[in-house]
Amino acid sequence: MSDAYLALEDGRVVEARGRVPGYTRGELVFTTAYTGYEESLTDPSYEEQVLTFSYPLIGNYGVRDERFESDRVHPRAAIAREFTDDVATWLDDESVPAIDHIDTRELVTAIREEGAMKCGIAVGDDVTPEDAKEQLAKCKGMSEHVDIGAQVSTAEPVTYRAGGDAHVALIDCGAKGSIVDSLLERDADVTVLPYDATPEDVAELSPDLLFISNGPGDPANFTQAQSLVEEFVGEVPLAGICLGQQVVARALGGTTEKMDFGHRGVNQPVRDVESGKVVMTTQNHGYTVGEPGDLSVSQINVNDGTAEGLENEDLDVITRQYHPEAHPGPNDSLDFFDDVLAMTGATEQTTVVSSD
Ligand SMILES: NC(=O)CC[C@H](N)C(=O)O
Repeated sequence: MSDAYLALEDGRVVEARGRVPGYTRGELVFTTAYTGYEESLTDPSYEEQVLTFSYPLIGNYGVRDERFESDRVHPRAAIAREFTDDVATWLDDESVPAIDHIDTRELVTAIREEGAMKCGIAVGDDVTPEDAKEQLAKCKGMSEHVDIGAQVSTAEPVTYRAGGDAHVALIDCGAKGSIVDSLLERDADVTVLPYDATPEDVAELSPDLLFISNGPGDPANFTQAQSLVEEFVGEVPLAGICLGQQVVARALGGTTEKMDFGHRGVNQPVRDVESGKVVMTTQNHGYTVGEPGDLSVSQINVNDGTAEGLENEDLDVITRQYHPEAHPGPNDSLDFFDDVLAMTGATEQTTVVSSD
């Protein structure tokens, strides 16, 4: 245990208990997820962010690597009311600063009222509030991380074979492992390609589906993925999740905008426009689609009306702003993967009720 200070963009410096030492900075966000800390902390979409858990006790069922969504922890730091020793040890092994014994209700209220903000963190035996402020001064805004894709993407293509009829080219903008698993479980072969794959790289695979993954930062910075959508739309069916939806929308004449504090949690209600059915979804995003361009909005967020699903039947495009692959969160929208693979024309996919 050591001293810890958190300096906020609004000028406040908050004292905390240090659990893992270090100096860092990032965009301060919160998740309301009450389970799934192993999955959230390994979700590449949290790159360059500092993740605050609003649920007060994080770590009460241990840390198991089979739950990880990638091979490392992505937030630059983690904040909770109380971390168990298991989680603190894991974060220490990963050299990710962590602080607790802090009023997370007050922190979450500040983020809700003032928006996601820059912060600086200093944790160690002799750290001072000035150390945290120094980190804050060096903190970049999310959009300034122009090459954030390089920090999270595979460097080389990797193919996973399930032996089915469909072959998916998944553009890895920071993909969660559960997206690959959800496709493999439905007998699709998956080739994971780097975030900056060229049209030639994709064409070489002759894929049955081009899938743009989730990922961190501002979708405007994923220009190469956007060009792929522009290149292949109408020729190859297209799907996208989270950042993938944003990139697809931008490529098809739509716009994206930064939200005040975003959606991060496992109980965001989403209504399907046609059926009226509402499902609970997992979310983790700070940007949203404004104008949908050539797409129509098929699903909306019940709380704030933002676009949760986009489609264009003629062009064979379906996207989701939330995470149908769950992990963490509910499995209620796994049928997204059946709908997506149905676009490939491959033999009927088996419906998988749960991926556990
Ligand atoms: N999970 C994601 O793909 C997040 C998308 C994007 N980085 C956002 O914050 O909106």
